[in-house]
Amino acid sequence: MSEELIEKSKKLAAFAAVNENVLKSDRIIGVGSGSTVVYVAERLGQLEDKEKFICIPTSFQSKQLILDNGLRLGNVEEFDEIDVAFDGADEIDTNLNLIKGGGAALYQEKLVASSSRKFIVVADFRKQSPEKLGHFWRKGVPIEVVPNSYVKVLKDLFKLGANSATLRDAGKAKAGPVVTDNGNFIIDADFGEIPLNKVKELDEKLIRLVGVVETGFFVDYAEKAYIGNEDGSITSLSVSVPARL
Ligand SMILES: O=C(CO)[C@H](O)[C@H](O)COP(=O)(O)O
Repeated sequence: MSEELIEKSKKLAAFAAVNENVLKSDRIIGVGSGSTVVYVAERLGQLEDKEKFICIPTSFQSKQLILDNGLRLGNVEEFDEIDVAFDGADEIDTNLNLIKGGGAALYQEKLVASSSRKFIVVADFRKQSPEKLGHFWRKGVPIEVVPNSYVKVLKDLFKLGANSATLRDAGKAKAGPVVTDNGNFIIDADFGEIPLNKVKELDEKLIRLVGVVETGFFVDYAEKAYIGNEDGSITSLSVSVPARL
């Protein structure tokens, strides 16, 4: 699978999502994080009337994307009613439930998604599960935790049935764990393939653990997903989700 093909499919999905979902009346736009959203920001930056938009970031990276594309930067404290938000995903199930947080930005991404009237997912073909979450994405569900809770939360996760749970390491760039934009840690917890009707239940158990700030499960957020395919086509999927605003 060539990198070029993957990039092409990300761009296809992102451009189509922006073209079809930014309405004339929209003013406040949420901008997600990751490598697919780079193309969302690029397309937003090409719009003739881009000065009218205020873009709400979901991470440091997303803030840079907004500025680099000549878009106006806002914040979610001032603009807590977002017309439409675009974001990537690590995996998408057939109900459009998502695993997110591969880039450690899940908390702010969820804050923006939950403040948005419409939440649109953009992804390449590798992210679409044939059915359940945990099919292709085997790294585990990212969970943001307060730093001094991580030992306790790791134990709790095994009690809840995790096959594995590990504190995400920063790798070569820094000795020690990944530190999120909020100063927290990330645990990746693998629960195997999660049946469609069990995602919400598991998410509710995780969020109740003391120390957990947010989980990377996005249940009932996305109403549309644009997936760029290998052959240059786009799959667009829709579901109805409860109104948030
Ligand atoms: O949740 C995320 C960051 O926390 C990203 O949206 C997710 O990891 C997808 O990223 P990419 O578009 O690079 O595949």
